Amino acid sequence: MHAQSAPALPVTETASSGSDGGNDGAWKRVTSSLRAELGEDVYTSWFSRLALDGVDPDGTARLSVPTRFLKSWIESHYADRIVRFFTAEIPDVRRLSIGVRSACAKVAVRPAATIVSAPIADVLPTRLSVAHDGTHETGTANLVGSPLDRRLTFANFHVGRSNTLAYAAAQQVAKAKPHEPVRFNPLYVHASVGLGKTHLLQAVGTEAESGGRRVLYLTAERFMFGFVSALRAQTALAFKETLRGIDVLIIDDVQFLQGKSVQQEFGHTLNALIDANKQVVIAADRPPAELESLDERLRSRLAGGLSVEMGGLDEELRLAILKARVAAEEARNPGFSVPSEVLDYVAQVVTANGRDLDGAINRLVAHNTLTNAPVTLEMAEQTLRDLVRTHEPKRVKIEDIQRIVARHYNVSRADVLSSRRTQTVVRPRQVAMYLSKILTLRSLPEIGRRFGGRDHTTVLHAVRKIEALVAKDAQLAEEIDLIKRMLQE
Ligand SMILES: Nc1ncnc2c1ncn2[C@@H]1O[C@H](COP(=O)(O)OP(=O)(O)OP(=O)(O)O)[C@@H](O)[C@H]1O
Repeated sequence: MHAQSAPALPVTETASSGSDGGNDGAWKRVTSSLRAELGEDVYTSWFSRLALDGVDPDGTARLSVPTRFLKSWIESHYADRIVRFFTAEIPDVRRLSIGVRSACAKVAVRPAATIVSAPIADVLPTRLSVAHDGTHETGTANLVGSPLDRRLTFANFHVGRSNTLAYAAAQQVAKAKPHEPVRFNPLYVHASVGLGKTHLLQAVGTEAESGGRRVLYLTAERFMFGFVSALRAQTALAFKETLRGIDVLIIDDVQFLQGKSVQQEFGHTLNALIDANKQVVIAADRPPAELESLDERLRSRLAGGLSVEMGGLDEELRLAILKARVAAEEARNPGFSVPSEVLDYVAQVVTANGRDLDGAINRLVAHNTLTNAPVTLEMAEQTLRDLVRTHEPKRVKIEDIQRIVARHYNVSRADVLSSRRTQTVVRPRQVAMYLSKILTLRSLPEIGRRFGGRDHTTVLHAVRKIEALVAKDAQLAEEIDLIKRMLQE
């Protein structure tokens, strides 16, 4: 894919802390505009991991994302729009540069000012074609997996209440012997951004390889742009032969798999491997039932093994992760040390995810090494200000949404749940469905059930409809905003 819509979008590989203090307000408004124009689903799929790294004096806004796939997708589909929103906020911005945050930055904590790129010896490509004794198998040499990072292991994956089950299932799958029957197939792990899915999948890959199994680890990007075309170049027989060469297939971020034919290949691969008793491990940011771009059969195949969710990192878990990161950093940087009250403080206030914890340590290291200032509580408070969540958003219940929306539109809650289709109840019903999608974590099918047993496609239609109306009807947007605030108070 090429960037056609925006001028000069160089490919840059930067390690980023993902924050640009001076333009935070403008960036927030840019992302709100994107969200409003594109809708919550599209926004979450493509932009939730987009970060602003800075705005250069020549008018280049430097953004970053974690994968090349996201980079090329955003460049080719959304660059123009982002520039437009930026220019409305900061008139000097004329172009974008989207960088890929280095995988290495996830674990190796270095000063933020240092450009980090993964050392080749540390990030070994997993070649399906390489057998355990190092010889190359024929017929599969064209299938090259995404890299496995040997540093993301079970040993340094910290276990707490939110991920015990996923960890145990992942271990079981990874430690199985090459010809043992496969128990959980596929193993499907889902969690929101930065909660350790990639870490766990990488650990499965490394462990399974060290147990003598042949592993193919693919990001969704590699699946779409490498694996699928390699498969298409083969005959059906060669395809089967190829799959025979895999013991464990791991696919990360399947929510990004797009397109009918890619899905077909994905479905074939999944079926062929599962039927042949080969292990498949999948990660995504949502449960199988909510992978709206996949067809029904595929979703049910994905849900047919073991699907486990990893929840947020609790404070104990955050502290354990921080301690390990800091210990590694202290070993690397003899002058760097973090007092325990600072660790406790960071664990208490940086609550979002593992990536923010990495970012917090990066900043402390950068501040310490660049200014020689010791790490103190005060310094940490200053440096980490924007990573601190002041308050958790209130959890909103679907019943409350139905009640408040009904009251606002002067209809009854029973009307909202009924099958009546007059405009006076259709609009409040659609608004309530829309708010249920954006303010709760409920899936579309669940929302449908709670609105008088409706189908998930009805909910999706309502969400899209209201999104489209809100984008052009300022009065409705204001009305909905008001209801939202009432619900969140
Ligand atoms: N339980 C954990 N133990 C140790 N490190 C963790 C844990 N959970 C998350 N991390 C760390 O947090 C960072 C983000 O985790 P990771 O990249 O695996 O998240 P992810 O769920 O794959 O996110 P995304 O959805 O954005 O791909 C990594 O540095 C990872 O090592």
